[in-house]
Amino acid sequence: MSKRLDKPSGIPKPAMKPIVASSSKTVGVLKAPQVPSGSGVTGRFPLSRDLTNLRGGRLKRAVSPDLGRSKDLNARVKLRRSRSFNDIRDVKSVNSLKRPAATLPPIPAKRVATTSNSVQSRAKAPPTKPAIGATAGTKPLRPETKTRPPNADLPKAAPVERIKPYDYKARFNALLEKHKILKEKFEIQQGQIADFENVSEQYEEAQGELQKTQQELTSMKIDNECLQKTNKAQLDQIKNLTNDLEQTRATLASLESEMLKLQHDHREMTERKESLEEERNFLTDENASMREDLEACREQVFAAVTERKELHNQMMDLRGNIRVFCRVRPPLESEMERQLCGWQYLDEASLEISSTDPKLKCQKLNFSFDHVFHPRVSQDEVFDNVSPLIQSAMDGYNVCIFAYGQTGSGKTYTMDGGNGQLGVIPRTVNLLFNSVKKYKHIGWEYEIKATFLEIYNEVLYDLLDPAITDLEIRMVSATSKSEVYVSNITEKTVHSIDELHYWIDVAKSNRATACTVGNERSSRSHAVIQLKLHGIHKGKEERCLGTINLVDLAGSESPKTSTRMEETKKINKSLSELTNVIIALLNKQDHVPYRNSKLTHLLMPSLGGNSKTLMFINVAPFQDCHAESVKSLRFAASVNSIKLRVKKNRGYHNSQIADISN
Ligand SMILES: Nc1ncnc2c1ncn2[C@@H]1O[C@H](COP(=O)(O)OP(=O)(O)OP(=O)(O)O)[C@@H](O)[C@H]1O
Repeated sequence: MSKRLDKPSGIPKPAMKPIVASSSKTVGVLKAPQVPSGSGVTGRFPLSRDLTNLRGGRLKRAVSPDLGRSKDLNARVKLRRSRSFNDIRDVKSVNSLKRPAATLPPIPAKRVATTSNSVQSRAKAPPTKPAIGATAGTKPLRPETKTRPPNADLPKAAPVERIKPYDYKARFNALLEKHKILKEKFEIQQGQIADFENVSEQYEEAQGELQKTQQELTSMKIDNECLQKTNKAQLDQIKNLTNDLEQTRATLASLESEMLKLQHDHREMTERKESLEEERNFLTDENASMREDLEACREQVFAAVTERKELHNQMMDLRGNIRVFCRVRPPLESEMERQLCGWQYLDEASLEISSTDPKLKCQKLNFSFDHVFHPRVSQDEVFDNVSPLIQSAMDGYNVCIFAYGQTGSGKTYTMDGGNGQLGVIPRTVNLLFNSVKKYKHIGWEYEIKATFLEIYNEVLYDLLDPAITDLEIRMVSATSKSEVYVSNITEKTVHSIDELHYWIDVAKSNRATACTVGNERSSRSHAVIQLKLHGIHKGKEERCLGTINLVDLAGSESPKTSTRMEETKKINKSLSELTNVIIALLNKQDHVPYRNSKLTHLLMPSLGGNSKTLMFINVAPFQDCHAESVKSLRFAASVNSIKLRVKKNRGYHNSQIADISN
């Protein structure tokens, strides 16, 4: 301290600006710079205390010579020092105040170039920025900031070492330090002012950004409305889609359950199919085996059928090629008054007739036939005895069935039927087609052709077309002695029972009938239905041709009772020729007079040689018919004795074979 310090007149005085920013934009209080550690100044600045201690006498000595010129000057110096001290103290006190909470967004501070690290770090700290919209300058600082005593929050400082008044060097250093601090504060405040100047720009930028943001906000609001509308539509759509989805799910669930059921069924069906396939394979094998057996059986059946045919026809031969059945009809209710003959039915094949007329000599006559049918025998029973002949026709024989008798004796009833009872002809048709069906199972195919002929007064008529009159009986060939056919006759190929019945009805409606003494609807012509049966067995290449002649003869009538003599004569003559032919056959005469009548000529193939003939002798039961009945019975009895062996129609004309093929 021996060396006197220099007057610090050359030290520039730091600018003392108020701590509180006067700018209208500045809000808040800046912190005073901290005293750097190690600067030699500890805690509170001792300078202020030193200045305080300079009051009184010692103050004068401490006054700079420049300042001590006058009292006023001293007083100003004192005041300036005091103010300077107060400033420092204010700075300290202000620095000790807590910074109010920022109400504005921070404004980036300009970097203050300072040499002190502490100041630099403080400058880096974001300055407090006033809130947007707040009126800077007009808005007062927080009341507590103003009313708070300056050193209220300052810690109690430890006593500071006092600088001797004469220690100018120390005082100078303290002032330097003070200057340095103030300088730093000044620089900071300059930076802050620069920052504040930027606030307007930032404000404008913020305004621009605000407008931009508002525009964007408006745009976004519009977009938002659009989006809300779109969203609503999409929500509706989503709702619909959700409903659809629910329905689809329900349908899917239903379909899944159905699918499961179907899968279950499928499995069952598959198992069933496999089972059936096994069964089918088994049955196929079985079938093949059975086919072989069937073929063998067919062979056996064919052989058996052939044998049966042979045996059947041998039996028929034994019974006689011409068989005679006698049938006595019952009296009708309208005929109860008429006197009957005496009838005795001795057995199945014999009867006895006696006259009951007291004027006539009572003579009992016995007749035997192949079968006798008394009046109560039904049509069924009669046909049971006829059907074997139909079987022979199927086997390839010519068959002729006719009814002979007095007018009114029951010929038409026997052949055609009456009173709802079917006769031989319709029953033959039924049996024929049933047999054809059965024969089909063993390989035989049949074709049936039918002709319907009427002989009236020795003239031939086509019962299917009465307008045709040029019918002639002709020989099939010159070599054939018995084969005949009728020229120009209508021949129908029939395929069913109904079809044949239809043509039979047509023929019946065209037949000539008239009233006679014995029958109010008497047949005055001979009606011949001829059925040709063409059989073929393709497997065995066998063929057969059979013929069935079903003849309903005109009734014989006594010329004494006849009202149409010429007609009766013709009828009786043809019947007489029939008996002559049969008697010639019976007597085995060389010449058989077939051609003496149209009837015998037509029936030539079916009466002699290769044929089987069945003759019904119909008789009326009445006494007034006794003579005619006896006549018929005698003729029938004589016919019955004719036994001709017939040969099967094994070979026939080529034209007939051609017919079968067609
Ligand atoms: N067995 C019978 N049972 C019941 N009625 C019968 C029998 N036979 C014939 N008749 C009846 O007697 C009547 C005369 O019979 P049917 O017409 O058959 O005689 P017919 O011999 O054909 O006569 P014609 O030669 O004149 O034609 C008919 O009314 C018929 O119904």
